[in-house]
Amino acid sequence: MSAPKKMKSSVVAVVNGLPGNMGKEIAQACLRRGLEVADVALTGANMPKDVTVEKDDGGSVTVNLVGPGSEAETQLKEALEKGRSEGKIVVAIDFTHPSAVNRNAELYVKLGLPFVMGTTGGDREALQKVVADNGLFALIAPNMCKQIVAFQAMMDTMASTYPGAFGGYGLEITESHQSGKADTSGTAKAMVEYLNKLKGGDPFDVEDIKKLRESEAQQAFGVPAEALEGHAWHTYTLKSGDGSVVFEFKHNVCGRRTYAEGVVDAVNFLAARINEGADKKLYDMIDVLKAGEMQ
Ligand SMILES: NC(=O)C1=CN([C@@H]2O[C@H](COP(=O)(O)OP(=O)(O)OC[C@H]3O[C@@H](n4cnc5c(N)ncnc54)[C@H](OP(=O)(O)O)[C@@H]3O)[C@@H](O)[C@H]2O)C=CC1
Ligand SMILES: O=C(O)C1=N[C@H](C(=O)O)C[C@H](O)C1
Repeated sequence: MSAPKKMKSSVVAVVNGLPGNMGKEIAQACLRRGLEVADVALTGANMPKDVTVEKDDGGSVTVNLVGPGSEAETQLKEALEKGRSEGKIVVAIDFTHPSAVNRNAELYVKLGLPFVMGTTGGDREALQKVVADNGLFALIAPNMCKQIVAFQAMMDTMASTYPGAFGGYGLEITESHQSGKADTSGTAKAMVEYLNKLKGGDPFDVEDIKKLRESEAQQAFGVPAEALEGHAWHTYTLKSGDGSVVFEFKHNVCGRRTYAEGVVDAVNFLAARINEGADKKLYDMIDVLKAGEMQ
């Protein structure tokens, strides 16, 4: 007789980074797709004491906001213990600020709180190491849009299968994001790794990624006026030494909903691994895509 199938536990998402742009989009996506949103979230300094997230089909959830400081650990611990005592899987979602990446990850590790980290920047090596050294269910990725994840997977495969295929080519990268974005695109930085393998020679330096943050330059790049407050446009250009051959890869996103859907896929993916008793480890979005668990 086969072992009885374990019931799927319900999932509580702690949406850190509320009431930021992604935080709001993600909290709504969680509610839309049947996840519970915890009544507490980490936020930045000088934020209101709470935020109300409207559900698409009416109703709302109010989330208490905890600024950086000693209360953060206590409040997260309480949310984790409460969820677990109710038999639920609690997962932290982090879409905060580059300056908070490492501190927040260390806190999740300390509490044994599984997490999905979409926040870019910070010390990425240290981020990976803290998870690897301590063993935790975690997923880190600079981009959660299914089609961009697939594009990254393709570039990864091309780079490792045909390294040097673009030998002698020059590389230019331009990315445009809303003016409030604090750092260089994490997606563009990830892409540099694959493109450097493809072109060989002197590596392209991420410092040379051209960032557009001013509306005039953004519109000249093609960004529609209505998307200036929320967009992510990327162009990667590979040009042969004599200029006779040009390859151009683009991914242009207006708005943020596509990432929020991917975040819910990532949370469900981690919850499924926890449910099935898999080894605690660090995943990325390519793992979710390969598992066929992106909607
Ligand atoms: N992986 C992906 O698919 C995507 C990743 N991102 C990344 O997500 C991050 C957030 O983006 P976005 O929502 O647009 O940014 P926003 O600035 O709109 O929101 C960030 C929120 O985090 C808060 N915050 C600041 N410091 C902390 C802290 N120490 N702890 C908790 N919260 C804090 C901010 O508060 P305050 O305003 O007070 O600083 C703000 O409310 C960025 O790194 C961005 O690149 C974005 C889209 C997709
Ligand atoms: O800040 C954003 O908006 C985005 N950030 C991510 C990045 O830095 O690559 C992903 C996407 O570009 C949107």
